Amino acid sequence: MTSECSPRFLASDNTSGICPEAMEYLLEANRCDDLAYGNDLWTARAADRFREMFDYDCDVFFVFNGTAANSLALSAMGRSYHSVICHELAHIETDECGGPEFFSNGAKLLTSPGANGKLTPEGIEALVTKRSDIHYPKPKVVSLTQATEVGTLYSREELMAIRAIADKHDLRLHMDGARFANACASLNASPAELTWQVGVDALCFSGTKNGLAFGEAILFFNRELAEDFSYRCKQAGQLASKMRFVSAPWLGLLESGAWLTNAQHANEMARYLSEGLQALPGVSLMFPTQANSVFVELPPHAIEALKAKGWTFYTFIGAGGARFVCAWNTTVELLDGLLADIREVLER
Ligand SMILES: Cc1ncc(COP(=O)(O)O)c(C=O)c1O
Ligand SMILES: C[C@H](O)[C@H](N)C(=O)O
Repeated sequence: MTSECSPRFLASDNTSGICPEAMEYLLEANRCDDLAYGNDLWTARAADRFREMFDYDCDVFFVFNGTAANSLALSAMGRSYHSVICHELAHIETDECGGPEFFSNGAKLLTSPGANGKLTPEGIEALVTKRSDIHYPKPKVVSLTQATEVGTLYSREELMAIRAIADKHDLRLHMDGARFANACASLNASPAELTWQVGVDALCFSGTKNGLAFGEAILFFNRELAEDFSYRCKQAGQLASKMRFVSAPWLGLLESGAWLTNAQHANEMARYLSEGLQALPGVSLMFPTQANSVFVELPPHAIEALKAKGWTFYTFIGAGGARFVCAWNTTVELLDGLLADIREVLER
């Protein structure tokens, strides 16, 4: 059964398909049987490749999706009576349906404001020093998202300043790397420069948004936090019996370099869209376009008209507005069609 593709998906990089490099490795992993539950050779190779890529002997785990990755990683970084400091727009706060709190058996998220979706050292310290009594859930983890939920980036300097505050207050540092590849691409920084070298203890690295069907890698640079973590995954239903079908596509991304080129392309498409939108009368960006998503305010009639034309995009992310997300397979033709339709509906 083949149906015509609806070419108008810009709601999320989650709507893209599997990139060729990942598909090639998936099919290769399907050629022969292999051991289950992560004991296969593909999983071992993928984990080693991550250690080579990050230039660090980190622990590596694979789970199905980002909510599981964040929730389980955070549950390993603090105890139920602790709190996790995150930005008020953080995905773990807004879009994980209480997963982090559930899997940590009650750790509380303490949210902090910050321009452009980013935590600040001052905002973190304000929450840490707000109270010290026994009734306050003791801050133990800082969770930041790189690239952020509103498509902005933390510089290395900003990450190091957050690490300094974390050191001052004995806090651990979690990075939601749903779009980590986009951050590396945009900042022209190595994975090491944006993680362990700036004191990140654990990274949740999304493959789903980078060209996989599913599959997130959890990297523990602070290996003490990874003790018994595989049991957490199993208990949460996140230990894939046919793990090779998660890890082999990941290996395809890493060995081919597509993890980076996919992100570079997505970022380039977002820049193209961003420039095109800013050229339209009365259209302004809500946030600087630094990764693969573009946020603009559009009048309600325009949003309705665009959706009636078949365009899909979210209006509930971050501080509202319309979010357009570019992926590894986004094309200029698609974006030109969107820009033409936006121009047309705005002129109505
Ligand atoms: C910033 C961020 N973190 C985490 C996730 C969680 O991913 P999932 O939807 O796979 O649970 C997403 C979803 O796309 C996301 O945008
Ligand atoms: C919004 C949804 O949760 C998903 N994280 C996305 O960015 O598309």
